[in-house]
Amino acid sequence: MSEAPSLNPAQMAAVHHLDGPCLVLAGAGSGKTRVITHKIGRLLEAGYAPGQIAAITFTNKAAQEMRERAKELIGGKAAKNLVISTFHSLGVRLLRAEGARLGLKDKFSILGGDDVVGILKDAGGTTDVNMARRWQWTISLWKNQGLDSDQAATAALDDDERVAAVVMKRYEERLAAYQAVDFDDLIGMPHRLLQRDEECRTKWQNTLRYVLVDEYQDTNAIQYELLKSLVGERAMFTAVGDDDQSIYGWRGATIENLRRLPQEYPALKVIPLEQNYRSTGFILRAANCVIGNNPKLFDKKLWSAFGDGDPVALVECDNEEHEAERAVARINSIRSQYPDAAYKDFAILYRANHQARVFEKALRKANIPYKVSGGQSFFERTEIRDLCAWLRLLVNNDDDPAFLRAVTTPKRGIGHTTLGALGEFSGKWKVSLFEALFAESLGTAMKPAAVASLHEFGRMVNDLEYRARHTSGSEDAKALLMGWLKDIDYEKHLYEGDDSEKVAAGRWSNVMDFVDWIARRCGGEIENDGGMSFETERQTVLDVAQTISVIISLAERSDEQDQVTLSTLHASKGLEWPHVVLAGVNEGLLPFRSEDEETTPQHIEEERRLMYVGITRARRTLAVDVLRRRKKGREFVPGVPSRFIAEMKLDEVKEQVDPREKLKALRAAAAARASIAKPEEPETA
Ligand SMILES: Nc1ncnc2c1ncn2[C@@H]1O[C@H](COP(=O)(O)OP(=O)(O)OP(=O)(O)O)[C@@H](O)[C@H]1O
Ligand SMILES: [Mg+2]
Repeated sequence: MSEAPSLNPAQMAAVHHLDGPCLVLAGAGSGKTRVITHKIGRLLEAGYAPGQIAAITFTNKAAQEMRERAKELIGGKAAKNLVISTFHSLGVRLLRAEGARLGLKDKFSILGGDDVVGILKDAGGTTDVNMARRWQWTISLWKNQGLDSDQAATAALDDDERVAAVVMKRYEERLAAYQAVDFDDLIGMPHRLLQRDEECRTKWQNTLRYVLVDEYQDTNAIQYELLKSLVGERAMFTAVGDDDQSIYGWRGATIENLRRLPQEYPALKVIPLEQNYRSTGFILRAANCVIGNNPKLFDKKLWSAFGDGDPVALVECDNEEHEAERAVARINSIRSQYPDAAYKDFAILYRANHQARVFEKALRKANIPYKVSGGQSFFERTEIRDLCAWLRLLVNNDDDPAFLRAVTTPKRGIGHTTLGALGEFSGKWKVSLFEALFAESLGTAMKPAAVASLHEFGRMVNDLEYRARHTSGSEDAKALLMGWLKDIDYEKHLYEGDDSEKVAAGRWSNVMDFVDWIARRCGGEIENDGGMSFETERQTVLDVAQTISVIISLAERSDEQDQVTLSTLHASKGLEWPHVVLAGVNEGLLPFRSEDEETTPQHIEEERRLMYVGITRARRTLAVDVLRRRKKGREFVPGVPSRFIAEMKLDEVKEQVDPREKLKALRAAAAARASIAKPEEPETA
């Protein structure tokens, strides 16, 4: 959607306030993000260089979108040098530039969730993956409060936490030895560095001279501190946020940050925005009604100049499958009602990832293109990522994260002591882990047996690389890949892991899919998106591996097409669609209730904010699904409508329909129907 350059007076005031800190505190759809993009333009006018402006968003997708919007406003060339990134990617930038001050080598590895769990299992001396996950959680919360392992040991509240603190210490030692960092370190390490190294701090304060932060309500304590160090005494920043949309409390985000801001920056100019430009009246009123049930932290108003629009539809469904069918029917019917509606104008939002599956199936059956955002795509599955790590290593021997994953998956008797020593060695000589492995002096750093295991691994990789380079054609490729899987004993690895036999079998079948897919590509058969295949030239296994490496890095970006979005409510934050379906608005699902945790008022309040976020994603139509029965494990249980349904006060809302509006809507719908009933005109280029 292209953006008209207009701003209302309050937005204008926020954009033009350049001489001190500024906070825009306002409800959903009031144009906070728009203020940020326009303010970038204003800062450039005022003489800031693009590289001096940093805009921080919450997700990569939001960063991408902001860059696009900025491009439209100020042109591609200026937009290129802007620092538009998430907190994490800003952290990577800082660490890449300054890692040496922290003893990191240039090419440190960034470990994702699975990798971390693996190391934690090792550090805690357990094979229990759930235990490792719990540690991961606890450690992450500590890190997000800025605690190191010693401080965590003091802060630990019970025996479980004390154990977690011990594991944390070992975990940190391993990361340091591997020259690796986890996601939390991407914020924590730059923060510590800026805090204690004045020269470095001054340097960055002079580099990033103006900082803008979107979705400020979801920053956590350590992100706050990082910001504080970055902006320094000059305090040239603009933060925008909405306390009613704070939905990451469970991950350590704190609304406290909103309260602290005026206290710590007395010069802070707080600007409210009150007009909502996103949603029609019924939708906005339902949202306001729901959030009105939460305690008010800040007084905010939100109104819309749009008419009432379509009433919110309450969709009662027999069960999940029925729900998915009704969603498909709804998409089709809206598309006939609004002839300009494209698939990308629709989103189906849900509380928990597993809810996506039935929708996926129904959409597939109906031939409606869709994408799952914020969920697990094929390439993110553990088993596929395992194999991709090997393929990436073949393509680029210097890919250290790939090396670490491949060398330990499946386990080959190369433990953390060996890898730690290898990491240190590679750091010292500034070579990749793979290169370090063949260094003559490696023997001085570790035992001969360890050197021998590493060499064996290295030879295996080299050998595989050689064969991959010279093998093409689907049959040969398949033979090569199957041989390799046998060599590394991958099937056994799956069955002997922590998963149940059934899960392991599912994983192995995904692996077979993956092998077939690579083999077909090697045979010159390439599938396009419609599931059709066509022939091209034969490729070597290494060529295909190369393509896969690229696909993995692009996986996040393939969303330009006309597709329905399936997304979790959390991942939908900040985004908007003309037509939204909120799935499964039942007690237990939304508000979500886990079996083993008590429901606290705070929890319900956070779930209510999530509901508010969901409702306010919709621009023109909103459907809210309620299940009469829902699946719980393998059984069906009666579905209880969510308390949030009553809170939307839909009946009252319906009564408020202005008869003239209704007539207008009916006329428009009739006209729309008439216009699509006409024979289609051929498209003219
Ligand atoms: N002054 C304006 N005139 C016209 N349209 C506007 C104006 N301000 C914002 N909009 C439009 O309203 C919609 C919502 O704006 P935006 O996404 O910036 O809101 P937001 O406050 O960031 O919402 P959220 O809280 O959900 O992140 C967008 O489509 C935006 O282009
Ligand atoms: Mg926004």
